[in-house]
Amino acid sequence: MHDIPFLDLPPLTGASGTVRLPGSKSISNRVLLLAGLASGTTAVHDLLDSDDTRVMLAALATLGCGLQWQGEGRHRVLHLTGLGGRLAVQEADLFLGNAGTAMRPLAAALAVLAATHGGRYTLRGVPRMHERPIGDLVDALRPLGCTVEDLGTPGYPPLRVSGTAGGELATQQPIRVRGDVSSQFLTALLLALPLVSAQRDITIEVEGELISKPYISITLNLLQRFGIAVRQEGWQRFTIPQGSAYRSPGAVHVEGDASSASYFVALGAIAAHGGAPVRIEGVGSDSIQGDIRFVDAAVAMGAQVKSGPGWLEVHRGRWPLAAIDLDCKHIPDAAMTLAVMALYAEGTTRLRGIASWRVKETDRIAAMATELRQVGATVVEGPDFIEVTPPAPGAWRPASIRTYDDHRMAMCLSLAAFNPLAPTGRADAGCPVRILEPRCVGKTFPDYFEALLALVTARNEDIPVICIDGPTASGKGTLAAAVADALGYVLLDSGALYRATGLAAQWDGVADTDEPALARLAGLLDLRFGHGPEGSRAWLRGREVSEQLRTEEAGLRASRISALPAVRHALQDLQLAFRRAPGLVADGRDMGTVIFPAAPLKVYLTASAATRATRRHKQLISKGIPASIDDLRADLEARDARDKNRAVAPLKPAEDAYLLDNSDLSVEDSVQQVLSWWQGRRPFPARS
Ligand SMILES: Nc1ncnc2c1ncn2[C@@H]1O[C@H](COP(=O)(O)OP(=O)(O)OP(=O)(O)O)[C@@H](O)[C@H]1O
Ligand SMILES: Nc1ccn([C@@H]2O[C@H](COP(=O)(O)O)[C@@H](O)[C@H]2O)c(=O)n1
Repeated sequence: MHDIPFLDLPPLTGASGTVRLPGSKSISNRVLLLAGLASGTTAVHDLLDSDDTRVMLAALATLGCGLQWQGEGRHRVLHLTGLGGRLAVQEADLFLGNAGTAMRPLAAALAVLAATHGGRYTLRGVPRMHERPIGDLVDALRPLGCTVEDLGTPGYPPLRVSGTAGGELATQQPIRVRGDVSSQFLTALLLALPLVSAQRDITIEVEGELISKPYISITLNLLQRFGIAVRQEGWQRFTIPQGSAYRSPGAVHVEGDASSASYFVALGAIAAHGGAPVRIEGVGSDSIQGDIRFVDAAVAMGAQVKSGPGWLEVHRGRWPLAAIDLDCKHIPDAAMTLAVMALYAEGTTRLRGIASWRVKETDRIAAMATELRQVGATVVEGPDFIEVTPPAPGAWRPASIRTYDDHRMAMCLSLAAFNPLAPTGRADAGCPVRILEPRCVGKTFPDYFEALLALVTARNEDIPVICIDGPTASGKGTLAAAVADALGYVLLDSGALYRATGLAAQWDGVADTDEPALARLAGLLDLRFGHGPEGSRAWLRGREVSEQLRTEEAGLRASRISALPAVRHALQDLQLAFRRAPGLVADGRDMGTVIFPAAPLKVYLTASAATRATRRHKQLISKGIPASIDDLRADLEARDARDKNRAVAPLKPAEDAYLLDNSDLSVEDSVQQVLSWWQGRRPFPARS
């Protein structure tokens, strides 16, 4: 999860590999509410874990549902015990973030339950949620006898629904609801009204042309699984049969999110040109989600797609892509991805029927137009359409992309980083893209950027490297880790490779002077890095060695064997392999002079020997390891001397390195200094 102010994507050149999609947001939140209202316990498999589902789960827990988790990671299962149609608490204040799929159905369900069983429930969200309309739903609920108070602007959340026990709802006449602003109002009524259908059939009539019909199909499909067989007359009339009651189906599997699949279908269409496809698992030809029809639009633009139950495989077909003119009412969310694919099309792409974009997480038509212009596209927008013409040759620009706290803006616009795929020789090849506030993807796809970065390739020279070299205990490791964290970059602690080689030699009884044997060990080093609750961890040959690697003894052995040319040579490729998108921060002694001599930023970090010895002393004492400052100072000076005077790759500042003496600087000051130097090297224009 990239909880950082921005993520810089280098110009990307290709993509292949497999992505496993997170569960569908639309299905997850509907299943949670249905299971919460039903009697019995439902085992929910493959539930999406995201901001929107977390607010729904928190609301259900507050209302008295039982939530129990079993298993780990992808095998985690939620056992949700429902309320059986009766609320366990009479009052609640529910925070629903920016989740329309939680706000609308919960408002309807709580309104009808409060009106019949009594209670008082407040529903609120983030400021943007308070700008997203709910008036059409409220207008459908009030004539039934539901009490719904506007706590802010009429027609928008926050709301309070209340009532006294024993109330009856006026459900004799068809209930009318508008369908042309958001289909979520109809979904909300379809999910809520089975709770009060004991006496008679309840009919809902849709006013205006219903948009996003596939989402209603998902609602009807899931209602069926929970025991409610709605009778449907076209898209205008829906009848909930008398005596309907929610029953848990026992277990439900949430399929992968088809809207999220759109980014990877587009990725395949744009960038899978090397033989291997982009394979998408979790959604496929058997999907019940309307956004699966995005695949047809992608094919029309040139994608080559194969599919089966639960999977899709996508290659680049036609290139450049073909421009299209499409009514997107049936795929409102995934259609955003087409707007970005249009950057790679020949001609102008026109997407129509997208008025609903204006009332989503942000005004998506305005936002999309503004951000596509940042990369150099020509964009025309109207009340319910957008037209995108790709940048002219030479007109692609490095862009800093705003994301408007909208997950789809962040995910779509990340695909603008493929501009180097333009025919070679064009001056526009190679613009990086900065995604501002990338954490917003947490709404539906918390690991989106990790998933994307695992599939993409970039030219080596386009992947930025920041080198931090310097003497022992100058704070290189601390600084490098903090800079890597701040930028979302990969981290290379090159000293750990020498330390691990020394440890492997100790385990195998190889002498510190046996250069060929040490080089063999270095070349076959089975070393893995990861993260634990206490920071970065390391495993050598499957054994955790994090603490062992950090001992003074390991440092001294590393210092001795690192003077051997064959050992240094054997570790070179391993170090180069750390250079992966989106970028690398590497710390050591020769990062800027030998391993990454063309790195765009090099820092030579120093501090006085006295300061360094004191810091190392503190570090060891805090871990309960006894040490003497004088001995430590003598050791580190001996290591410095050996590192500086060895024949190969001696420790010295690169000619183009910034010198940073942090003797009197805090860690945070040093980090800010390096980030500010880095910012000065980046090509992104400031945004007002
Ligand atoms: N600017 C700073 N101010 C105060 N303490 C610092 C600063 N930078 C690092 N330290 C502290 O100094 C100690 C040594 O830092 P660190 O382990 O990062 O150094 P290093 O250069 O990577 O060492 P080595 O060369 O042995 O790997 C740590 O306890 C760290 O918290
Ligand atoms: N690029 C590097 C990194 C380290 N070394 C040697 O390894 C010793 C341990 O390194 P730490 O940074 O983990 O302390 C160090 O003293 C160097 O001799 C190196 O040569 N090149």
